[in-house]
Amino acid sequence: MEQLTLHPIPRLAGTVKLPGSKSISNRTLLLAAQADGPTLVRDLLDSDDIRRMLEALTTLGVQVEQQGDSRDFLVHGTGGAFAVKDADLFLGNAGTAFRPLTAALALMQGNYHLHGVARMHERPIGDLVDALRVAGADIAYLGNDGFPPLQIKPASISAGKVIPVKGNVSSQFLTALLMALPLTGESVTIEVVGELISKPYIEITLNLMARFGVNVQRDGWQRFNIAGGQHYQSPGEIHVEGDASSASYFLAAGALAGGPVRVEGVGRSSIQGDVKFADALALMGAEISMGDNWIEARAPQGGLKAIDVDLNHIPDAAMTIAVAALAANGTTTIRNVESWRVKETDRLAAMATELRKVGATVVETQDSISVTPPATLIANAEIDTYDDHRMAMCFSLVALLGTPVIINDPKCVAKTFPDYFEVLGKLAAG
Ligand SMILES: O=C(O)C1=C[C@@H](OP(=O)(O)O)[C@@H](O)[C@H](O)C1
Ligand SMILES: C=C(OP(=O)(O)O)C(=O)O
Repeated sequence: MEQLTLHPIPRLAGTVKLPGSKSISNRTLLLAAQADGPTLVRDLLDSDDIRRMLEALTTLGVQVEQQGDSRDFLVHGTGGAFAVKDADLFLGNAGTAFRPLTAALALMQGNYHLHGVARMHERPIGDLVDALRVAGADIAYLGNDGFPPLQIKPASISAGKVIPVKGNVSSQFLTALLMALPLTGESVTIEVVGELISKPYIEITLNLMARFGVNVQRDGWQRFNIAGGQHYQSPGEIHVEGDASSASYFLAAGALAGGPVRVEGVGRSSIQGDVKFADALALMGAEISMGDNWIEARAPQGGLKAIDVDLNHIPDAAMTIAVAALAANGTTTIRNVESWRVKETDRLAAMATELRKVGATVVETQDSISVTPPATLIANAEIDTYDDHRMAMCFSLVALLGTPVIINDPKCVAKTFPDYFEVLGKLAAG
């Protein structure tokens, strides 16, 4: 197994240009593929999750042309129907590819086999399949009930009714339905059953759908009405913002190791909920400033404060707070993050185990984690990353606390940020 030793980085300051947003990249590719006319997608993220979506769309007969060596891609819209009606799609561990493609393909009148890595086959999809079945979809589980792999078959779809979907396991199910159901051309209402988690991701979905010409009327977070007769239309060109979750590691770095660290590519005008990570960091005492397209963080005079917060709205960036908590003056508690248990790994268990390796006292409940830092961090802890990019990126912050740390299997960052450690290294070198 590959290991990366990170030496202490006592002071860090500088500017990072962020890679593109994963959530925006994969939504935009799928919407562009279903639109009338070509869309030039600019600054697409270059990472495993996006590659899975690009491969799937190409297999489905969508023409996608990279513009030279750039991250600009011309997607030739299909008007809503993919030409290929029989396909085997490997979707890795990309939730933003698997869930939306399941919904889109369930309406496509074809035979599609959707599968991923072993962990993807442990990540739930039953709530989405149940909702699609109400619309008439024919979807079979090939392994365990409620989980990928899936086999989709042609079916007579009638969306013109109320489609219920549970919202308490993943918001990606609602996102998938919202993006796919306009393809039926019928009026449809989606009703969220129970609590909806990760709400800001629905804002990203609605925002991008609107840019492609489909408007959704909503009543709070409970009912979403899509009027019939709407089609996705290319906006011509669309720019992918920087990734706000990726920004969290650098902003935390600024708050831990002096700063200022500035990230470019997200700011006040971002459509990503994870920009609210800056608020959580500010609550810990970090000095934050923000422009339309940048955010900057620096360490406070007297060190970081422990906080007790509900971070259901920023589940990905919340992990960064759990590690930043190692520098706080007491016990930090992160609440309402049960969804961590069904992501790339069981993130509550993984975070607790690895934080203890550096000496923290950790209390884990079904949906929360409390972290109390030790008087002195344990040097050279070997951090397991569980094939979870965020575990690797989060624990790099230990080096910013002046303590050497060893990251096992560092290449797992490829899911969303393949050159993360190079970018961090350059920033550290000044
Ligand atoms: O819709 C999206 O782009 C995402 C939604 C969130 O998932 P959940 O809704 O499952 O929390 C988030 O964790 C994931 O990384 C991306
Ligand atoms: C949960 C994540 O990914 P996915 O899109 O696969 O759900 C993540 O990137 O933290």
